[in-house]
Amino acid sequence: MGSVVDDGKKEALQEAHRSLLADLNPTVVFVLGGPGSGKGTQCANIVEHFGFTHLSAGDLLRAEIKSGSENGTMISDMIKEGKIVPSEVTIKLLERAMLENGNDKFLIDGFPRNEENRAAFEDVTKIGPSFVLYFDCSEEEMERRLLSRNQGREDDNIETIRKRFKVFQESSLPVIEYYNSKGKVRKIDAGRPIEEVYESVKAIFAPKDEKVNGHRHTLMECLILFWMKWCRVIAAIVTKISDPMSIETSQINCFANGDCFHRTYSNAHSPCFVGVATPVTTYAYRTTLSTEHQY
Ligand SMILES: Nc1ncnc2c1ncn2[C@@H]1O[C@H](COP(=O)(O)OP(=O)(O)OP(=O)(O)O)[C@@H](O)[C@H]1O
Ligand SMILES: O=c1ccn([C@@H]2O[C@H](COP(=O)(O)O)[C@@H](O)[C@H]2O)c(=O)[nH]1
Repeated sequence: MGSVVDDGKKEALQEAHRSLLADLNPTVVFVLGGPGSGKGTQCANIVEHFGFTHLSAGDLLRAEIKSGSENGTMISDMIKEGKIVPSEVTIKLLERAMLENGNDKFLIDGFPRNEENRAAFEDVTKIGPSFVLYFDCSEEEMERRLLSRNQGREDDNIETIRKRFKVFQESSLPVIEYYNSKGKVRKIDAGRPIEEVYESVKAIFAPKDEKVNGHRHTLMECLILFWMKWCRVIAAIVTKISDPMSIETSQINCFANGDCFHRTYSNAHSPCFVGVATPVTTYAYRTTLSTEHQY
């Protein structure tokens, strides 16, 4: 046990860390879902393609046990029983990991696991998640995956797995419901093969700027084509005035049905677009992502 002075120093240091983290104001995405739903697997993909740092609360707790920390035995006992480690312990590990890492974009996997975790994290760190990625998977499928995971985890046995499912249902789902009421949950059907699940995940993380720029770029191309058509028509009219027999009908048709303009736009944005009628053509714009992403 430390002296009062040591405890005072530790608290001051902790406060300094918190203030640094608050200044960093990182982007945080909570990755939630039942045990074995594939959170860790998909986080690895997101890290590779979207520059996030993956922090698994479970991994941090397991590392804490290995480090010989004074909390090691308590954490180990909780994990064996599938119980939730006190918020204070997990939050300190998460804060430390965020500060040590230096990135400003984090996937926090497997936390918050209950309402108390959630409230304490937001209260202490002043950080709220940008959104919650929720992997929805049947217990049957999760059980199958956990029993064949083969990573030597002490809690991947049928008895503890059942306890973990119960804790997820009773304590973790309310957290997802809380964030859903705030419109922050992006739900993924995680019962599919890994690659298919990642396709849905990718659609959520694809930078919005890229999509917007993509639209602008295509629109720009269309406008250029549009004006090129106009130039051709004007040239055709001028030609017709000076020499009435020389005009080719294709010069007019190509412009009149707005073929290129329409084709460029709708090819780039099908299948999900709305059409806006204009005098010359149809102008298409892609709208929202699939409804799968609504909770
Ligand atoms: N979509 C999938 N289809 C089949 N197997 C999968 C899929 N996703 C992950 N797995 C496998 O299932 C096991 C559990 O996956 P993973 O460790 O990613 O789950 P998790 O949600 O992080 O679990 P935990 O919460 O227990 O840490 C792993 O062996 C992984 O390879
Ligand atoms: O925030 C957390 C995260 C995890 N735990 C405990 O660890 C095990 C394993 O977690 P995984 O996410 O499956 O790696 C979990 O069952 C809890 O006992 C925790 O208490 N708090």
